[in-house]
Amino acid sequence: MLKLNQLASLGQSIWYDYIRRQFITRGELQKLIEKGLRGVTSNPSIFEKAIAGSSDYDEDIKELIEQDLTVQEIYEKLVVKDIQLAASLMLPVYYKTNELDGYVSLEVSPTLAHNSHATIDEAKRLYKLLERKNVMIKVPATQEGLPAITELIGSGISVNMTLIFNIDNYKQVAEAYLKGLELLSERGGDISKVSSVASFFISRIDADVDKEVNKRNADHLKGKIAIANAKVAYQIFQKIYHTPRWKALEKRGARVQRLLWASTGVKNPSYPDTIYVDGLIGKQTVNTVPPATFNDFMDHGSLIITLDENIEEAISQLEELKSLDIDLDKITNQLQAEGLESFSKSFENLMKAIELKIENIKEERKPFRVITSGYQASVENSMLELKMQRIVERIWEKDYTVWGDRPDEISNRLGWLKSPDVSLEMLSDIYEFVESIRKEGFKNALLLGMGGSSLAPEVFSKTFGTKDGYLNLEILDSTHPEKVLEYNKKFDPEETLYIVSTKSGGTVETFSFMKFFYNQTLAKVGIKNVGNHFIAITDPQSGLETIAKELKFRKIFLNDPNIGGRYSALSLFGIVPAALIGVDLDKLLNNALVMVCNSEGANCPIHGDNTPAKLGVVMGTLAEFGRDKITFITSKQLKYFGNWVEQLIAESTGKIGKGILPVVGEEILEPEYYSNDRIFIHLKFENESANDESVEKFKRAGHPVVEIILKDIYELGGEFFRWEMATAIAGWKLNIQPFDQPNVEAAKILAREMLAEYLKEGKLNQPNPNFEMNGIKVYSNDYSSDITSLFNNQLGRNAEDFRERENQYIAIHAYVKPNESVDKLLHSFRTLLQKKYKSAITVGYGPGFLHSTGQLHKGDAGKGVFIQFISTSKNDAAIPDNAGDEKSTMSFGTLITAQAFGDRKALKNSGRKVITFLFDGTEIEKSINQIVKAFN
Ligand SMILES: O=P(O)(O)OC[C@H]1O[C@](O)(CO)[C@@H](O)[C@@H]1O
Repeated sequence: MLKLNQLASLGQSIWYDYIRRQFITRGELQKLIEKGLRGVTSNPSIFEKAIAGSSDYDEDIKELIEQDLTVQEIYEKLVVKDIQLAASLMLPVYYKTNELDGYVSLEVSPTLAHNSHATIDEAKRLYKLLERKNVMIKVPATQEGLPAITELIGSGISVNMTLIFNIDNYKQVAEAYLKGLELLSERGGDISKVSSVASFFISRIDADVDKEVNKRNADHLKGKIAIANAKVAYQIFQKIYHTPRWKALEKRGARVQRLLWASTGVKNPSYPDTIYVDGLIGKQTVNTVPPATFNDFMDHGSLIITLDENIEEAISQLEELKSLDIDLDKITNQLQAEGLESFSKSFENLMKAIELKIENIKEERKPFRVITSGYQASVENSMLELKMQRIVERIWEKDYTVWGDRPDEISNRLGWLKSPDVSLEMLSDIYEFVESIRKEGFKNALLLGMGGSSLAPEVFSKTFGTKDGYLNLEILDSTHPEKVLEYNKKFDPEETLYIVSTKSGGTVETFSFMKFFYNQTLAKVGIKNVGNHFIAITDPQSGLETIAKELKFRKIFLNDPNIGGRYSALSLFGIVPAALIGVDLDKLLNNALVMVCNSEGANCPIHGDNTPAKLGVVMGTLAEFGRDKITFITSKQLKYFGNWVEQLIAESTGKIGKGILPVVGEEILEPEYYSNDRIFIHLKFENESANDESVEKFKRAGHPVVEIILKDIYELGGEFFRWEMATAIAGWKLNIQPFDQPNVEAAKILAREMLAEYLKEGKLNQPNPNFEMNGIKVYSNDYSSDITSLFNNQLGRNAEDFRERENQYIAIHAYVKPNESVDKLLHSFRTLLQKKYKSAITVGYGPGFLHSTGQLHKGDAGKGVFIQFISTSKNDAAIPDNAGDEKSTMSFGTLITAQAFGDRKALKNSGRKVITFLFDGTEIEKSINQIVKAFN
């Protein structure tokens, strides 16, 4: 028997908490009905994502514009049609189950929730408009909503009472329902023809209660209260529907108002993903599940009655909560108010989204557009392949076989699919923390981290800036001693919060920063206060978690361990730093959710507009044709997004002899300076045209271009997700496992070996240079003894020679203190190289890039040439052996030099060409200038 039918035979019906046009019209809903699905629920937030996140409704909107309707009227037409279509599909279920199931719910506008009359009028109007028997009108269970239920049931309209969190509120809802049946009977109506469910919310209760439980160190109650509360509600349900009053109604054909478990998607990633389905199975109940939970349940959910089990335990858990002074009534009342507010906000956003759609349609604006140039047929074939193999659906089903034969480092790396949802649930906790920080007068936040732990925070800090009254956030990801010392001077520890951010909890750079700044802060504020200046963001049970506890950090944020660094922008790694500078995270994450909806399986890239899938297919397909240098042309303000996406693409795709090279921050030149290995991404804001002309030239020259136009910076929420999904899909196309980084370790091992030798011998064992040039030591793989022959031998005399030597790109690695003037110099050298070799040139600061593009450099097809600039340091800084201890056996200067030469060796070991220049820290600019001149 089908799993859902088995569940139904235990007395529980599964409904689907999701709707959108193509999901209905392209047969997905029908398929689920065939699997035993018994109902559908919607809410303003679901419609917001569906309409804003897809082009499913565009045709209808076009027609409706012609009819001169208002935005509100257009909205209504769209949703009424969806509900009608879904209700028609559900009708056979309605009949087959004798009108028990087969319902589709539509919510009255949440803005009316505090007005009984308005709610009643609106519900009646919608019911009439829908013209279907198997619909339920959803009404929020506010005090004003209670009379509405009585009147609506009394009028023969089926009702789904929603946003119930609280036991007393549930009793009121049940009472209002009984009154409604009595009223209908008095009015001579047929009470057997009316139906109702009481939507009792689950996971949000745990999210809020867990915060309080945490504060009281009562871990055993974590993740328990939502289910305990529901079990108690179920006991009450059973009592109510055994009273003589009920029996009298039942005799006349009345149906019980079933408890419907809502909000049953898991928000805390450390809980089992089907906990709120498995734990709530009982007779005469419904569970409405979001798509992800549906998939999880179908895959491994259990089929055992649990609602009647361990009632005593549930009651004692609730009692214990009371004894801990946690007021569940207060929390649940607050949750209802917040729920209403959030639905009202979604409703407002939905209206804005429709307005924007109308504008876009009228002006024929396309915020995402692919110009494939000569590759249209191949891209279309790949799209078909993607569709036939159900790749997008399988990604959402977390099917590791999309990328490999084994689940290792895939199955436990897909947490990012849920990040926007999970993070939204954590906002109240994060905001509470930020308020405490602001109150205590912290002015600066210095984030200590590498790669995926630092690049998204940098995007937030550089793109959004600091809101008034929030902290100034800067990022330290350079171990160059002068950079470390610069921050030591720039930020007064007394006013600074240090964010130690590392997924693995053991990254050497991050730990070195942490120990250094801990000691500096300790000296300034004393042992009692030092922990107050530090927070950690890390995975559960990491080395950092242990140390942060020992050192009494003021807060430890534990992230979902199923998310890799480069996929962590929308998880705690990105959003905690963003909250500290006052980014409106609700807006950002909701924007990401619109993109989540856009990337769903139901939104087929061929028939729908699944832009992440399209982008991924384009990236993968063109890379197979040798267009594997993805070049970003961005608005100035979006520059740092380029750095984030650079790591995502490079580290995900650059392995097993393949890879897509991201090129960011290149000067835009005339088309003649580019080879046929490029695809351009033009990422800009609307009403901005600075680079339009150049991009047109690239199109005319036959380069494929993807245009992405953002309305405002908050759309970056969606952009993070779009690129994550696209990269995962490009991985599928290229037959690459996008979530591991097999070559990163090589450089780390070699650097560690050098450091071990240093500790033994008291000096770093560096190789011998090939030659010296005015104090600059030059290292190379060949036997050149002057710089001109070196460049000619390694790079080539001109563009043709460069290619003949099987070179495709040059990566400049600068192990120097990053600053503006060095930046300028490096970029002018980059342009010179590009002009001469007509090839992609990238620039990265070491050791930062090792955690970003370093994987690709050693893992790709080996067509890169590497130029290292390494400077010694005027001043060095000691790395304490342990936090709180003066003793030091190594300095930042030693560490960075070991890393540079370690990487040189790793590159050489992988057969890459490497040219290294080592010069004095007092003469960085002079030395780089000299090298550039010699090249010229
Ligand atoms: O967050 P962590 O564990 O410190 O890692 C930082 C970065 O280092 C890498 O593991 C590469 O070394 C990246 O994948 C990651 O983003």
